[in-house]
Amino acid sequence: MIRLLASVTGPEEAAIVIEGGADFVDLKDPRLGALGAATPAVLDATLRAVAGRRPVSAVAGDLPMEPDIVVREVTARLAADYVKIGLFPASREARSAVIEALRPLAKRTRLIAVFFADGDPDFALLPLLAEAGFAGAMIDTLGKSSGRLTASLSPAKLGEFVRRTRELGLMSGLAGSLEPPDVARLAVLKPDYLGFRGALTEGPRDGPVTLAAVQAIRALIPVEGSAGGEPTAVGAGDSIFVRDFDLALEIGAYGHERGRKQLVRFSVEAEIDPIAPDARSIGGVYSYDVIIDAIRALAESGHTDLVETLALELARTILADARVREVTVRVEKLELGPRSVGVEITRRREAGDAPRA
Ligand SMILES: O=C[C@H](O)COP(=O)(O)O
Repeated sequence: MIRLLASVTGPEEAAIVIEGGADFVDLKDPRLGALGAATPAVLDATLRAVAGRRPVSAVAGDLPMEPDIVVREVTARLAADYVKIGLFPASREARSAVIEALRPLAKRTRLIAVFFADGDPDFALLPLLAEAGFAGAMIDTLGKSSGRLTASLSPAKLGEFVRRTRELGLMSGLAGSLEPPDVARLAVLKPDYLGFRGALTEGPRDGPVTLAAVQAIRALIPVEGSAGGEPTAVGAGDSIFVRDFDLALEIGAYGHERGRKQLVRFSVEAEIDPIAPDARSIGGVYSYDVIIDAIRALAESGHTDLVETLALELARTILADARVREVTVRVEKLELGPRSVGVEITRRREAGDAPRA
């Protein structure tokens, strides 16, 4: 299940996000930066107001990577259920020293390390976090006006982060100026939670959180079972497509095709459950963005010998969404002499087939 983490400034906003369906109340002062910290007094007031109805996380602040300072700020917030600590730009040694210094505190509350997509994230530190007793790791963005999470890290890289954290037994979260259309694209990666602030406020990120905005985001996050339900079997489906998407990637079984990239064209046409007559927002539809992300992820996955392998893998990924009934995938190599050579396959979910979890 993907949970919703909502960043709030104190007790009043905590009440709003709980009413709107947030799973985690995340306390911060957005005026002070990406991980601007609320004071311990505001944390106490928020904990009292939330009264155990939701876990409360507190951020430690936009801090230099100096162990004494970070330990002091985390210690001041140990009453929270989780404390989020940013791994700000610094050398691997400096960040490792901070993680090491937090080891004793990891026994006293749950610590979450925050990597910044636009702040030199060093994912080689993930095993150290697990070993030091951290509860989880998430990715956020540092520059809140310099683009969304996916502007700095591709969905394929984010998916790799989620996989790696899960393997290490860490909870995983994704955040960073996320907007409503990002939800479906990131939900495919199955992080433990998605985090929001800017999308929940009226106006700028440090403006007030609104109930309507929280509810709108809540409605977009798939609930348990909805992505894994049976496809609707009645009536003709609608169609969604991505045509002639050209990407350079490593492909080919011959020696001369190794160690270099060549242009490959992808076209996908999928039969989906009929689009609801009242569909007005991204939450109600299966987005072509999800198909584009799947193609990009394939292109980033390293050398593949056969176009057939790419086509099968893409068809499998697209059919993993319960709303897709059938998919036709065409993969063409564009640099081998004829205008194009390739394959086209069609795969359909058999009645009763559950989509992959
Ligand atoms: O922890 C999550 C952050 O508060 C996300 O904030 P943002 O959506 O404004 O980038």
